[in-house]
Amino acid sequence: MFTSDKFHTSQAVQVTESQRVVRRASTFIFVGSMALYVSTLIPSHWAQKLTTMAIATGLVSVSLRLDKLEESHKPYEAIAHQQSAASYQAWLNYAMQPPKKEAQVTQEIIKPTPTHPILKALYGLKLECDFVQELRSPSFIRTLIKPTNCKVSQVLATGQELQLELGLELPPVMSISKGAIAIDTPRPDRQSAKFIDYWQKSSKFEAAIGVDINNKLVSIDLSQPESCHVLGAGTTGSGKSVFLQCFLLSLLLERPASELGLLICDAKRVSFLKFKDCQNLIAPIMSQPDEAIDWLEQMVNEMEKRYQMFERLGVENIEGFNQRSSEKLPRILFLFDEFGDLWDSCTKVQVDKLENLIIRLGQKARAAGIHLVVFTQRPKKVVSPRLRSNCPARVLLTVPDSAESEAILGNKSFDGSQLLGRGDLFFNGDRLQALLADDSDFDKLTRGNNLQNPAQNVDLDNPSIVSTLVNSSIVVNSSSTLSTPLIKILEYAKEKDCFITASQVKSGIRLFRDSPVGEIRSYFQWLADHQHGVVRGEADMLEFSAQ
Ligand SMILES: Nc1ncnc2c1ncn2[C@@H]1O[C@H](COP(=O)(O)OP(=O)(O)OP(=O)(O)O)[C@@H](O)[C@H]1O
Repeated sequence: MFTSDKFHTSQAVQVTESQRVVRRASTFIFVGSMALYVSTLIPSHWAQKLTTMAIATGLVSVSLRLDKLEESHKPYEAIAHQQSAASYQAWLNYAMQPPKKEAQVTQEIIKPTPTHPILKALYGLKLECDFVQELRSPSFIRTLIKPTNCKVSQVLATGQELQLELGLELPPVMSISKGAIAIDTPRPDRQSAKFIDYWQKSSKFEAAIGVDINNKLVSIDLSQPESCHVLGAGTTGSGKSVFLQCFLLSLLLERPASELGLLICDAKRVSFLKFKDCQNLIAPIMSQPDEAIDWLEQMVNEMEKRYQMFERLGVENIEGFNQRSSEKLPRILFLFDEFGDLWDSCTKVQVDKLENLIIRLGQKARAAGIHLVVFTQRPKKVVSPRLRSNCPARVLLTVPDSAESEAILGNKSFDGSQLLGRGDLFFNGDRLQALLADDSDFDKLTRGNNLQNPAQNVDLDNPSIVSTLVNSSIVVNSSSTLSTPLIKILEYAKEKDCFITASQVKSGIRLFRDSPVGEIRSYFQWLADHQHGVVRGEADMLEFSAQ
């Protein structure tokens, strides 16, 4: 049975149709009667025929339509009996409206606007993402998100919009990390990573690089092929000098010269003053091309000499040699800071020499325990593909543009111009904060160990102490400048007003152990000539007293 609110759309259509039929029927009847009346006025035989035909057609149509109307009205008559007039009228009003399309039954899920500033900024760009995690490094905050209604590439392309929306000085650094998009924004409360909080003594030759997003110190082991030589770049203010100081400090602390010797070439001259008294230093800090080339040549000779020693003992590398032999060879680290400046002050011949010697060491010196660290402000100019391919560990601090980054990394994987400076760096696909060692850290950490002036504790009657303090297998030729350790010992002699014999030097200092007495004499003579003391005696009875 029908009820007023259950009437079907098709029935509503029938009612509108019936009304239309009634309207048309009355029109036809009116037109028919008019035509009949006109036909009585017109005498034409044809006009009468035509009019009669029209009337007949109209009347047939009317009767057909009325039949149809009668049929279609049947159910509504029944309804009319059953329903009250009011509800029928209500339904009729509804039914008279033009038929509507079926309403779509999709349920719209309305998400609230995200509150996280990054998600909100992306939402404003119609990119919806889910929050995954937030991590904090000392210098930046890493927000991990996952796109829900958009592609990863769309989010990665929003650097400048995010910079604008978040009011940042630089576009945020974006990458893929842990199956999510990582967006790094600077910490408003930037912290430094204090050297003393992270450094730990290691038996390996580990050098500190920086602190990662999980607050862990990342270091490299110089004995490993993938990190035996280091290439790095950083413009002024990037924190390059601080980085290199901490790098050295982490290697040298509590490590005697018998384990690690150090050579530093700093074209700027002032960045490594804290190390000038370090007993690991094999030669005074150099700054000139001829000094650097001279020492590079000596390192190449040392490397060749060591390979001969390895061959004799049937070992492959320094680790094997030190295990088998009673004589231990120290590793040697040769550090170049401001390599570009050094390069600029070289003649054409010196440039070729410098590059060839460095590449030769880069290719072969790892097994011999000789390591290179080469840093520059402008890598594009001085880092050739050959040099780069021989320095497997790459450290990128802030550089002016992507071309400088590419010169260090060898690819476009990261643009160092996005970094924040002050020790924010890129290493091995990761973003790290370099350590910061201040003067008090240096004092605290170096108290009683190898950065103190060794001459104060030298007892020249005890050759083993001298040997421990100045233990190096480097043979210095007489044209070289005097080594810092020897000067220290002579200063000690001066302080104590005592004589040092050539044999004491020979037995105590490996540096001179292979040297003929005549050569030692030439060092003594050099000191005397420079008014550091007097030389007495002959041959192995040679004595020197500091003035
Ligand atoms: N790891 C760090 N943590 C905190 N602050 C740092 C760090 N490294 C550098 N800085 C800050 O940045 C300043 C510049 O650092 P640094 O002298 O190492 O720069 P640089 O790259 O060597 O530049 P320049 O060649 O002009 O000396 C430092 O004085 C220090 O205030």
